Amino acid sequence: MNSTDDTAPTSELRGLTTDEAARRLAQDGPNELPTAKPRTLLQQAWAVIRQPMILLLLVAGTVNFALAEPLDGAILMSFVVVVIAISVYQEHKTENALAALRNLSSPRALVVRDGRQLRIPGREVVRGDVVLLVEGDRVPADAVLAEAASLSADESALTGEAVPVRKRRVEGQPGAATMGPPDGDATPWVFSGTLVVKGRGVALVMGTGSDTELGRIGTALRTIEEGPTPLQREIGRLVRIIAVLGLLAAAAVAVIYGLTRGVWLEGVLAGIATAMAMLPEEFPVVLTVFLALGAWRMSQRHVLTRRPPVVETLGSATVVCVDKTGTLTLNRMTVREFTVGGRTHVVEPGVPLPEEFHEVAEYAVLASPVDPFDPMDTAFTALGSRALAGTEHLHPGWELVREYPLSEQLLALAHVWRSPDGADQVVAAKGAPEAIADLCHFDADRTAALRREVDAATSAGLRVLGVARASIGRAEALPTEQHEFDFEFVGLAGLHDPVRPGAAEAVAELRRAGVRTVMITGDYPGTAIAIAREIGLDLAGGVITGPELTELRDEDLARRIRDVSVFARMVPDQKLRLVRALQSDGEVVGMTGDGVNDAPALRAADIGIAMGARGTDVARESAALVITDDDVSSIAGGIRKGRAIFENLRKAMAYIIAVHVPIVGMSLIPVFVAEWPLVLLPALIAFLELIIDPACSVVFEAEEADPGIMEQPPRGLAEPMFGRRLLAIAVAQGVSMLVAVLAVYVWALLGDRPDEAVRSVTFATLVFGNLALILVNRSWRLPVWRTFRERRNPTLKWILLGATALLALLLLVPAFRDAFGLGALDVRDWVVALAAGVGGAAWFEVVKVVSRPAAATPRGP
Ligand SMILES: Nc1ncnc2c1ncn2[C@@H]1O[C@H](COP(=O)(O)OP(=O)(O)OP(=O)(O)O)[C@@H](O)[C@H]1O
Repeated sequence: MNSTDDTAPTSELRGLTTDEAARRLAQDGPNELPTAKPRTLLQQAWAVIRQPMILLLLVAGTVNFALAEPLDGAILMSFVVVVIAISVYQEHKTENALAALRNLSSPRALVVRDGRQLRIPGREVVRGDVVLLVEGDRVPADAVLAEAASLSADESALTGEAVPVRKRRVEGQPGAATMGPPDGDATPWVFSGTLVVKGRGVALVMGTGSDTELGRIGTALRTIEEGPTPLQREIGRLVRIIAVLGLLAAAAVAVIYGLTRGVWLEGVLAGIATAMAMLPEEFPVVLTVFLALGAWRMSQRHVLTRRPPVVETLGSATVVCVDKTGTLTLNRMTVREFTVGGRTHVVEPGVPLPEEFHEVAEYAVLASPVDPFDPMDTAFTALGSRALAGTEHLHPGWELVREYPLSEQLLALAHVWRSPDGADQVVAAKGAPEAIADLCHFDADRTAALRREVDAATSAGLRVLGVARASIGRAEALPTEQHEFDFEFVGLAGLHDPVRPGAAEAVAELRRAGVRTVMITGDYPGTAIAIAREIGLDLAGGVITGPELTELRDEDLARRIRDVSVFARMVPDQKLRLVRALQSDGEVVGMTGDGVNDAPALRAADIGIAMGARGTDVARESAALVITDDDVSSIAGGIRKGRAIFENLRKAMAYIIAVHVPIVGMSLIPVFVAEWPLVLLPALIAFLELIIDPACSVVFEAEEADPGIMEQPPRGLAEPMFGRRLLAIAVAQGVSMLVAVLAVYVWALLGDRPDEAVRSVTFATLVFGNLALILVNRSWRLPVWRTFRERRNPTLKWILLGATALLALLLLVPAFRDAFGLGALDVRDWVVALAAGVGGAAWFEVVKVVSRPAAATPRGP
């Protein structure tokens, strides 16, 4: 903070110590507003009890009591308890994952602790903290401004007034100041939840959490938007259709049973069993759990999802537009070379800077802040203190009188300095070479010569800046614009910014996945091309620069944008136009951004991606994704994970459909033949429906991504989750399983076994078939034996063991057998059940092998 337009040095603002901050945090509590109270256990349980499945269980239990079957009634009622426990646990897990995400994506604050700048979560800010505010920040707490440079804030969150208000620094000691109300122009207070739209400042925190204006109003800012996603809508529709069919079938079963066998209460029970078998309550549960856990898994890999639907959209991305600096490169600049008067000096460690290059280094340093933040400025000050040490070219005693900031119209900035003894004030400017040439009023020849020098330097990927100087009398008034100084060209500086390790691989991986990477940069075209070449971007279509884009008509842009992958000298406002042009060409666009001006493009993109490490709060709030390490590889990783989550969801859904067919079949078919015993009494259905298959669905959540997942083209945005192929395979698997189970049932009937034994062996076949369906559906490409060898899935063995153990418990312990209406099995029965269960699914293994070559292309799990 060196500008003096309305600031004063405040060396006393050294911030709190870490210990003191921790003490205050413990005393005052975290800096957040009390959000809606979490639901109590009772409320959660009540929400579960109202679900149709539980109502069915309760009715079935009551009917059993009416039939004087208290044991059956008690079993059904105990299922209610089990289901509530499972649901509450699942909700808890989902909530935790979402809360962790909210916490990670909440605004950060830059504070001074122990005399050093530190970025911390907004909720850890305490009273007495010194906060640094820059354009794009959300103010983390109510605070008094100790410094303010052209600062204005949007306080509409508090006042409803959309016009930003100016801010000034407080008179006297900030520590002695008190807060005032959030209205009026040029006040020295900033308020929690408001937005810095311009300038920067240093503020002393006066109040946090509910002790802020925002807290008093009591409105928490929304951080994560919610609403049904396209997938939720699709599944909701499916669930409604199946539910209606289920209820019709249930009514039909009850009536037919009652008419054919004359026992109406039993008929009601059979109807309830059918309804329970058909109610598709797992679909929404699986969807919620998969998306929430998926978002949490992505956060482990530096990808935060701020909006749940984005997990679905990710797999459909066809173009990602990324910023060059910091995303494709490391944003770690070092000065590589200087060019003065046609001669170039390559800067090397240990080699002294020749005298003739001292001036360009001197002015580059003077055109950088004393405490630089920008990596470019840091590179110059670092070089200056090394190469100019001991010369008369460093000026620690000079006073900075005025800063002229960089703007979209002029990519150059200037600093005006006053020395204690000098007669004139010194002006130093640096910026884009064209801008500096403009400031120095170059004619066409000199501009062309400069361009040649710049081209030579940028061809190696260097970022090239021009440096200029001017002077102005001490008594003269400073002009309002940089143009009015009489600038003289000093030289060029070339900065090196290494390409991120892994950037080229990420671009290649995206290309294989059918996703084109487009580079957008504010840098010079030459630099952009060199970096594009290094990371393997497609250069066949050439480069479009910002000024060219302004001239281009929409139709021409739409045509050229298909092959142009490098956009140079772009200003943030132009990103929106690119997003629109790509979208009108049918692309699904991911767009990165970090600044305030990027917000509209981030919102317009199908996937707005904010850069978490250097991005502003505004960018983060406008984005659907936040990449916490700013790395392009994480974007590729996010797309890979998004696809994997979608594939796993499909596998889980296919499995759920498949497994319901035999359950529904076995609860229906015996009803039609009066002599046949019912197999799936309500308690057994509850056992299968409520414990086994939800647990099994979880296996798919933990399934690893298919290695070929990034070799396939993006999934169309409109492509439904339940495509025809998925439905066909799922139904075919279900029907074949039903045939196997039915075969065992008929075999047992023909053997003149007691009803209980028939039920047992049929039920065992169903459970084994269920497990077989999980195994074959883990991959629609790899045979089962390879999935075991090539995939790790920690939950799988617990499910296999758990389901088998439960089955053994039911069938081997006489008390359980009696309770569930089951009979004893001999070894032959077990073998038959196992063989039929496995056999009912095994054909799909053959399909995998036979359709091998074709299986590389279709987009099934
Ligand atoms: N601190 C600075 N000093 C001098 N010139 C600057 C400074 N910052 C930016 N510029 C000039 O403005 C140009 C555009 O900068 P801008 O910040 O838009 O690009 P960037 O965001 O750094 O790069 P990218 O768009 O690749 O992420 C730079 O190429 C440079 O010429």
